[in-house]
Amino acid sequence: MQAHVYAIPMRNRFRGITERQGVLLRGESGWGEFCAFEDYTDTESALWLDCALESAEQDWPEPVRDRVPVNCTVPVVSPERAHEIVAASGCRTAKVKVADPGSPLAGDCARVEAVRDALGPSGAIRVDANAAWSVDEAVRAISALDKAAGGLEYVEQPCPSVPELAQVRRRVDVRVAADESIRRAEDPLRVAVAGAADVAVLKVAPLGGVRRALRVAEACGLPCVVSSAVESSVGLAAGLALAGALPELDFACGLGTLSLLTADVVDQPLRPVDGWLPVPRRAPAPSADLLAAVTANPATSQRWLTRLDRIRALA
Ligand SMILES: O=C(O)CCC(=O)C1=CC=C[C@@H](O)[C@@H]1C(=O)O
Ligand SMILES: [Mg+2]
Repeated sequence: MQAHVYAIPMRNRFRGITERQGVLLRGESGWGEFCAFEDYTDTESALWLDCALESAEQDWPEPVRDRVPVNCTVPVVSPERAHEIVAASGCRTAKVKVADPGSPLAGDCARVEAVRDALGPSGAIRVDANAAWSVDEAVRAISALDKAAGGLEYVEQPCPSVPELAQVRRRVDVRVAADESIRRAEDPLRVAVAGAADVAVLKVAPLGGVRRALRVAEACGLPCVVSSAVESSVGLAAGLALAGALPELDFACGLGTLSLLTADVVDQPLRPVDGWLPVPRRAPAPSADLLAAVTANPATSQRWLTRLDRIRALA
């Protein structure tokens, strides 16, 4: 199976990285993307590989819609930069990263206020704390951010565990979304987030592909949002296939993340238009010259291919 390792600089530091790396795989029926973050274990990363192989070797389930609404994603940037990102996105929903070690609550509130100013009163604002707070910190921060936002749509993973999400949910008037509690669970099919969260965030790669993620959606019994893992357009297509096949889709999806990357590998990048993205029937094929422009250096390529071989050997 053809494997191309890419390394694409990011516009801003996001999730602790400034360069997105991964492997594009060419299979029987097309292309897939394996790009498990490097803090994922080989066992967890095997699910990301399953997702890439599903994309490269099978058809995805039939979609029930041909386009999905997407939110724009605001990293830990200045209020001015946050305003620019949202105003340029054309999206009506914005997700703001908060609770980063380098960003005190006052800075998060200023960023959220700038996002509200850019969206206007009718837009939706959600925040993502990536499990950074204790229950008491979460209650205090969510109250401040809800005020700064003029109302939050939801807060994503305020605390690490499901019981803590449930405690926060009882003490705030903002919806709670579960993300890491689902995608890093021992068995995502058994995570009892109902009662602890109002929304389930699904990432197609860590959940093992479109078919398995659809089963997780059904098992968790909550409204779902599909969110990316900051893939190239090849991997984003799988997220869009999941969002396209969900029976219900009540919220904008976090699939507008190509703007976080300084380059892509396909001629028609999956960039939102007026806050919408199409549901593709298969992953777009990388173009040779764009792939050449982002090919990783030999050491990085070797590291990813060795990782891939280790994970394949687990199967
Ligand atoms: O949901 C979005 O708007 C974009 C994707 C996104 O926020 C994330 C992608 C990958 C890892 C995380 O840092 C983060 C998340 O937790 O949802
Ligand atoms: Mg999240």
